[in-house]
Amino acid sequence: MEASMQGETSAALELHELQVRAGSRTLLEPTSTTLPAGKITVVVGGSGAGKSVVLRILAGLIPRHDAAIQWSGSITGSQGKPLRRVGIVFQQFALFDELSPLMNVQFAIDHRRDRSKPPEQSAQQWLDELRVPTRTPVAALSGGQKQRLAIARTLAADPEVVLYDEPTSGLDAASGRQVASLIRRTQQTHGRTSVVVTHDYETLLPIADHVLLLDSERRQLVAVDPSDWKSIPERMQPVATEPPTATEPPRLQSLIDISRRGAFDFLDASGSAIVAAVRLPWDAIPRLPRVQWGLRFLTHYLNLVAGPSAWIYLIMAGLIVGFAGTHFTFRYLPFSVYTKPLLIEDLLAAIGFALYRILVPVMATILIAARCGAAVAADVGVKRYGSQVDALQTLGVRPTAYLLVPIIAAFVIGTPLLEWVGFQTAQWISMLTFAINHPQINASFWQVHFHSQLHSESGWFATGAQWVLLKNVACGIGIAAIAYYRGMRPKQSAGDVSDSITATVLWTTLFVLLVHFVVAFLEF
Ligand SMILES: Nc1ncnc2c1ncn2[C@@H]1O[C@H](COP(=O)(O)OP(=O)(O)OP(=O)(O)O)[C@@H](O)[C@H]1O
Repeated sequence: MEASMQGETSAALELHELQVRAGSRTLLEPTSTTLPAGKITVVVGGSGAGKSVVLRILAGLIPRHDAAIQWSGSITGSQGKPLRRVGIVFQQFALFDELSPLMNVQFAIDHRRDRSKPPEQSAQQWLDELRVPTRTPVAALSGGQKQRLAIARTLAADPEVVLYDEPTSGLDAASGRQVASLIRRTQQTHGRTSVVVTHDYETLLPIADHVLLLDSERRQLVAVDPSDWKSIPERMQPVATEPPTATEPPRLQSLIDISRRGAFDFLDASGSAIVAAVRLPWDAIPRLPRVQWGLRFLTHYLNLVAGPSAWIYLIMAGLIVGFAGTHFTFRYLPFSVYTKPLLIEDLLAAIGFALYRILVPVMATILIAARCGAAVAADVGVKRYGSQVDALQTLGVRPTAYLLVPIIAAFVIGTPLLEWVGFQTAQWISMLTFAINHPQINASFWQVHFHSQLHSESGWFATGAQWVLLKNVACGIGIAAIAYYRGMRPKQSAGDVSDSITATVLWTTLFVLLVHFVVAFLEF
């Protein structure tokens, strides 16, 4: 009975001639081994032996021809059958901070391996079983509660295999033992094949059914018989770090080296921008696994792009440009006593045209590029650095579905909306400025002449409103794509996240200026 349940819910993990290299170093020579179904396998190894890399390969997070890590061979389920779902409990938990604990688990249930079958239990039952508070925000949970939530989320997605990445790291001995017995208990209750990758053998060997040692000398995964477990400490030698080759002390770098590196950085940035531009139409096809989750992510990004604080930016900017454009045009009109009666109608038309077609669109899109581009690059960068993007992938979701597509949609909706707010403010302050400076003239005079040229026909492409919309949408899509791809680049540190924000601000503002420059040639 137990065997048949395990046969349905879990699978063995079979490695066939798995070979792994990181740069010039071989971490694993071709190795074949089996991690038995429905059991706990503990994988131990010295620091730097390659445990985390192997774990990420098993989770399907490293493509075969990754730039930094290359691997060959194959990974299958029992008897060579393909694995459908490998779950992972990340060392840093990788929870979705913007969702409640209940929603984190519901997300996993809604994206479980086989949606034609009813879920094993409800989100509330998972949280009750693992003793996680339901309504406390994720950020306010304790470390232990976050880990239990991460386990609940992983199991709720119904994986055949569950990987645990250093589950006791940073814990004292007593808390480590509690985590070990939690892993044992959930494994017994749900019968999943479990793989625990750790250097904390003392705490985790007691729950192991099977032990593999990542032997850094032989570069093999070696099964260790229970009678030999006591020899594990001597066999877990830390790997000596290689001497640094990439970075030399700055004083040794010649000016030529620095400029060459700058040129490479520039080419790298522009090269990846071109790759991103080519991939964009494919990545942006809205293939949402669950529409309601797509809408939820859209709401999150709409709030980030066009929330109340963005309105304040655009209102302030509209006030400045609307006031300055109107007040100083009349103030510095030469011989105004004579010229103003002749020119006033045309001047109002010119002010309206300039604000509507050029000044507000340029100013609004630059502000949106800087503020909203940075906000989205930060959001995606943190998700990348905190492994939330990896978590999406192991839950069977392409990150483009719930990140790129909602981000583009948020910018396509948000950019024209914000620009409209900026223009409404600019025209209101223009009318007020004109009325205060010309109390003798009826307000409808400003109304008629300010709007007289806004929607004039211009050449082959429709009216002014459509040109404005075209610029807004083109800028919005470009800002969205740059912020997303910059945020998604691999991140090794918090510094990489901040670099991606800076690069996003630089590239999005440049892109926006380019769009206005190119469209101006067609428009006028
Ligand atoms: N993205 C990467 N690019 C290049 N080399 C990498 C990358 N990730 C890991 N490595 C290299 O692979 C080797 C193994 O790293 P890994 O993090 O898997 O070790 P580990 O066994 O998990 O060690 P620890 O227990 O100390 O975390 C290291 O030499 C590391 O420098």
